[in-house]
Amino acid sequence: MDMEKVNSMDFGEFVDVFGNVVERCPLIAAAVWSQRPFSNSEDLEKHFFAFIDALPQSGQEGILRCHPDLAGRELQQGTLTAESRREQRGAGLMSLDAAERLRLAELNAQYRARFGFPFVLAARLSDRAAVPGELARRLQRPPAEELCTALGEVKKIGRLRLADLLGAAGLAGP
Ligand SMILES: NC(=O)NC1=NC(=O)NC1=O
Repeated sequence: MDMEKVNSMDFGEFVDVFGNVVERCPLIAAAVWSQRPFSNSEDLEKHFFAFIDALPQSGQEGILRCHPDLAGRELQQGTLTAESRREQRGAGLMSLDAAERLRLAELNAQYRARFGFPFVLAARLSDRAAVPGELARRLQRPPAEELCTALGEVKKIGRLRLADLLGAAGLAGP
């Protein structure tokens, strides 16, 4: 992994490239930049995750609240970030019928009412058939456990986005 280029980025470049590794949380990339140089992609990823883990619960819940619902209003309105649009489209969430969309909207509303943050799932590791069942299952979980599970999904999304960025931007080594 050609981390030399990553380690040579100034603050602005780094946040431009990595600012949406965690959905709509460029602050995390801004903080991680100061941890350079990174020895490899795993080291870079570790610093993103360590920042999330070190946050107080209010901050961790804040990260979750920055995520657009799956197949929600933002998808309908076309205001998703490029990454999120790709992920949701890849999971087939752009081709739901009205009944599927309504079902997800109801489950998302129940989930948000119970936990105070949106249901977050790494859409690239799931698909339209699995999402409602997974949402219904996690809806029953204890709040403390569900916070950990949701943050785990944020990390899965971040890991996949980092892999895209390091691979696509010609930063991938042999
Ligand atoms: N609420 C969510 O889970 N949102 C998302 N998951 C993804 O993988 N991309 C999203 O936008």
